[in-house]
Amino acid sequence: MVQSAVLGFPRIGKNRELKKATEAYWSGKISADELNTAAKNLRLEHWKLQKDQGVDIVPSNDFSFYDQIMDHSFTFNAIPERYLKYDLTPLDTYFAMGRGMQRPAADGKPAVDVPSQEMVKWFDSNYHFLRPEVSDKTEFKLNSTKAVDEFLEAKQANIQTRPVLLGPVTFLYLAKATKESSVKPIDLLPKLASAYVELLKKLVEAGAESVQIDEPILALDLPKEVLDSYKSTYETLAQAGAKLILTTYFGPLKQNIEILKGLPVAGIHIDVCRAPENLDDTLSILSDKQVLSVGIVSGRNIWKTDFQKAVAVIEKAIAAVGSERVIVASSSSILHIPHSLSGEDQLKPEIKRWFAFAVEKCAELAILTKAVNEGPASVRKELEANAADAKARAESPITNVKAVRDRQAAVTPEMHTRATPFEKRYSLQQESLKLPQFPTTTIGSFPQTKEIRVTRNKFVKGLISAEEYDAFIRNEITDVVKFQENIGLDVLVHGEPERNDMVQYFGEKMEGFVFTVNGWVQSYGSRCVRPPIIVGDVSRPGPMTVKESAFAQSVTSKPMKGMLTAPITILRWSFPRDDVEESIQAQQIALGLRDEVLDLEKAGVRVIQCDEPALREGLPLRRADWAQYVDYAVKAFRLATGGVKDDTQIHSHFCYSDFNDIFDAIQGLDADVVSIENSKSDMKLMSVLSNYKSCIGPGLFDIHSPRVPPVEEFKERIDALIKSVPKNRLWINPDCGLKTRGWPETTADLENMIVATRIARNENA
Ligand SMILES: CN1c2c(nc(N)[nH]c2=O)NC[C@@H]1CNc1ccc(C(=O)N[C@@H](CCC(=O)N[C@@H](CCC(=O)N[C@@H](CCC(=O)O)C(=O)O)C(=O)O)C(=O)O)cc1
Ligand SMILES: N[C@@H](CCS)C(=O)O
Ligand SMILES: [Zn+2]
Repeated sequence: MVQSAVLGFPRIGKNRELKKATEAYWSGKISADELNTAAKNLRLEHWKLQKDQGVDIVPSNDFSFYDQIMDHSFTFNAIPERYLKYDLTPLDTYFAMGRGMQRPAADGKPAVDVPSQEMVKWFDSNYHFLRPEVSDKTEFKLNSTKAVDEFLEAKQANIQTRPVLLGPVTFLYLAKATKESSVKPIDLLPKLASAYVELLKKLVEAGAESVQIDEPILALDLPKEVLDSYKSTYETLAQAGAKLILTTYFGPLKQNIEILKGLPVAGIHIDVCRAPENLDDTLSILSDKQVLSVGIVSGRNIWKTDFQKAVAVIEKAIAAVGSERVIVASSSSILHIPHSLSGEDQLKPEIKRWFAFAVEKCAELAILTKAVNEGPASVRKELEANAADAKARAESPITNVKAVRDRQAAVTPEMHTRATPFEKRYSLQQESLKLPQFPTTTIGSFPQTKEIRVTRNKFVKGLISAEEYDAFIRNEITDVVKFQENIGLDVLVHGEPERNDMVQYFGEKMEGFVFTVNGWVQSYGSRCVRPPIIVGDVSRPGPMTVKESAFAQSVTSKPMKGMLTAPITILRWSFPRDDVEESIQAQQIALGLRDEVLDLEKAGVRVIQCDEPALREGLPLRRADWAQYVDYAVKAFRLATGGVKDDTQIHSHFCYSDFNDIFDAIQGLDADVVSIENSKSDMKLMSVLSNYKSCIGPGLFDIHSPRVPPVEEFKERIDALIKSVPKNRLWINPDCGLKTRGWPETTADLENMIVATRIARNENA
């Protein structure tokens, strides 16, 4: 019999229970015991939920208090020394690794001041993980039995689960060595593999029938030494006697398939949503005992699975290896999609029927499995409904809007190019803006306080009028502008108080998107987003940000920066359509933004920032596919911004530090000023900065952490930057927006940043 499997379930909870409990713990409102109880309840609820939908193999150890990758650092004792010197509890040590910790000495306990680990994007998704960190001193050993404990917890509730582990090769490939250490992470594989064996043995003893071991890097172009390491590593793991299902996802295995041949694992999981060719490739190397797990229900999007096509793929696998050796699975963990569609009653029924969220994806897996086990007649009603939904979507008028397509057809190459080269237009901008050396600015958002969120919530629920809400927002903007004037920033922002999210906000203003009320997806730690869904051709019916930016400019004589989210970021942080090329969707969004940029300019806004932080994560996982992506991504940005006058200054912003891969694309955007995350990356940007030909503001402090760097630390960073960036091109700013921070640390951070800038100006005048 074919079995169904989920590779990982969203852990945040239908109503973000996990977010609420962890944040309550951090603010001292609940105890560690209460937090653990909340987590335990959620785990149980999620296991039961998946079982109730009919899933055969449900995962355990997919739960995490902060990040599942950091859980592995903790489990295998890859805990940098800086977190161990404060005698914190294990739970607080763990949270300090995730979010840093800064607290004064109190009650006989010493002061704590430690930054978090580096946070990076999980492949091409909007999920962030904490990059594992190893050094010459790292001693891998079993520091936690979380995976075993959670397996037993489920077992006690009579639920047999399949524990999920991140594979050791992926763990070390994604790891970095601490600055002062000479170790090459991948060289530590033999030592790490021994610790894995210890854990696997414990799982077998506890009764685990199989273990899912994730090696997603197999969807990347990998160096030979990494590929070669699989054989010996998995031979070591085999000593534990666990039945391992080696799990790959997010793309085609291509030539990496070779290393899977003969690997001592009980089964292989492949993603056939992203890469249908994985099926034939894997069948060609599968041994006659190994199980094939076919990832046919997408863990990355919210579209209903096409049952007819899916059944055909599963039948092909069954024909090749027999039904006892086939598992029907989600393509990847379904962490990346919202919990459930129930309660999304504001969605028009004719559109809602196109979607499946996590709970509905579980039901899809059960239906598909029944279809192949018991025959299509056993699920005829479901198959017919699925076909009818797909037909209705294909025929919907919103998927092809003539006015939008006509405008796209009229786009010319000139629309992508500014009239004058950077050098010349930047001096015109300087004449008009009159900015000092090392201009200071922020990235856009200021703290989204409880008061802002609650007021917006009242407005959304109709408890206050649009006039009251507008007045509240104007007040917030005025306060933020005055704050920036007082503190001495040079280019101001309005603070984005009117925005629930930098992508959702724009989606709500454009045609072609729909929204959820509770479709939360975890982004990092306790932070979530509600990605809008692109259902049809996109257009901008009217101004989206002009009212707020023009108002903000009217209350100050300093330059006000208009703030937009750029096309690729809107596209990638939404759920895009799967029936139209992403390049077409990006161009539609770009045309809407172009109108917005020109309207901002008309309203007297002379500096306009278009944030493109998702540009890097959008890079296809395989280099061979990069050029085509970069071409349309860069064109979309240039189409959005290319129509402005010479003295209108275009900024862009990127919150990642892997500048190398994307350097040419960022240069190609032809922005006048870019800000880029830098503070947590050991200033690794340095080597490339000197080659950048426009202005650049490498981030000076980490906005994900409440920790405030002292003035000297800021000054050291500025001094280091001056060595790489020409002095007339360096801007001073944080890593990213300040929306997640509170006012006290925001004030202290910016004060210290500005004091350090003034010292640097005096020294470099
Ligand atoms: C820059 N980043 C972003 C990414 N993706 C996005 N789509 N947006 C981003 O900004 N990816 C990369 C990074 C990730 N960073 C972040 C940073 C911050 C958050 C975040 O703060 N998320 C918030 C939710 C934001 C939101 O939608 N706010 C709404 C709803 C607020 C709310 O919870 N309201 C309550 C009622 C009020 C209350 O009692 O507080 C409710 O609905 O129950 C709004 O402001 O209107 C978070 O809290 O997680 C995410 C990614
Ligand atoms: N303007 C946005 C960019 C975040 S990437 C902000 O400041 O929050
Ligand atoms: Zn950012």
